[in-house]
Amino acid sequence: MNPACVLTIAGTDPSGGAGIQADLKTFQELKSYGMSVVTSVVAQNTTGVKDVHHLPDSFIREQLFAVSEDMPVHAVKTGMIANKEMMQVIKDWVQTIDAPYIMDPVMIAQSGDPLVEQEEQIYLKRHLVPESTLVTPNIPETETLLNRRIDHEEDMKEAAVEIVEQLGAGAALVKGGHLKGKAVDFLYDGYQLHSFEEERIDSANTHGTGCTYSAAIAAYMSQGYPLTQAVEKGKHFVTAAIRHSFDLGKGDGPTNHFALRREVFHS
Ligand SMILES: Nc1ncnc2c1ncn2[C@@H]1O[C@H](COP(=O)(O)OP(=O)(O)OP(=O)(O)O)[C@@H](O)[C@H]1O
Ligand SMILES: Cc1ncc(CO)c(N)n1
Repeated sequence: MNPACVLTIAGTDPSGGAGIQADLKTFQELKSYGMSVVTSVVAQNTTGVKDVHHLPDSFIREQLFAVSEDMPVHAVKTGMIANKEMMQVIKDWVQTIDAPYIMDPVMIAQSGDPLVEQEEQIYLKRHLVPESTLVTPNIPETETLLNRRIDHEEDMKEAAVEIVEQLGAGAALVKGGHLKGKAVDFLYDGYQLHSFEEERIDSANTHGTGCTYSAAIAAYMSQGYPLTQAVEKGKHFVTAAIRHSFDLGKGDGPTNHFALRREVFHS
C-alpha cells in the first residue's frame, strides 16, 4: 500500500534542527512520505542565522510543479517564505491543490534573527493566511498578525478567533511556548475553542519546535486525521521531542525526532 504524501515548502537549516530538515525528519518518523520544496538556503545553526540565499520565485514554481505533476500531495505545510514574489507563487500553486494547507507563519528564528521582513509579513497576512486550513503562530507572530500585544491566555483565545474570523484562516492554533507557566496552545476551528496543555519542560533545547509541531500536524492530516486530532497528536509528538531533546550545539539545541521510539542512541 502506498503511504500518505506530505510536502513542506520552507527554508533550510544545515544544522538539522529546524526548517526543511526538521520537517522531513518529522514526516519520516510519523510514517508519511516526505517531499520538500526549498524557498531559501539559510546558513544557520543553534546559535543563529549567518547568511541567507533566496531562490528565484520562478524556480520555486518549477519545484512545486515538478512535485505536483508527478506525485500525490495529501497535505502541505509552509514555513519560511521570505518575500512577496515567493508568497504569490505559493498562493497560486496552493489554489491548484486539493489538500489541507498548514501555514506556519515563520518570521523570526528561535535565536531572535529575522527570517522574513516586516513588509513581507503584511503580504503573508493578506494573501496566504486566507488560503490556509490552519495557521500556527507563536506569540510574537500572533502579535504581528494582529498588531497588538498578547500577554496572557485570554489574549491568545481572542487572537485565535480573530485570526479565523477577521483574517480568514480556516483555523488558528496560537502557541504559548513564549509565555510563562504551562505550555498551552489554543485552537479555534471556526466553531469552538480547544486547548492543548502540557507541563513546561525545563529545557533551552527548543530550536525548531514550531517547525516540528506544524510538520507533525501536516503529517497526521496527510493520513486523514481530522484537524483537532491531528493537533492533539502533534502536540504529543513535539512535547516528547522537547522532553528528550539533544544537548547539541553551542546555542539552543535541537529537539529529538526519535523521542516516541524509546530507544537508546549511540554517539
Ligand atoms: N519548554 C517547553 N516545554 C513544553 N512545551 C513547550 C516548551 N516550549 C515550547 N513548547 C511547545 O512547543 C510548541 C511550539 O511552540 P513555540 O511557541 O515554541 O513555537 P515557535 O516559537 O514557533 O517555535 P520555533 O522555535 O521553531 O520558532 C507549542 O506546543 C508550545 O506550547
Ligand atoms: C529555515 C527556518 N525556518 C524556520 C525556523 C524557525 O525555527 C528556522 N530557524 N529556520
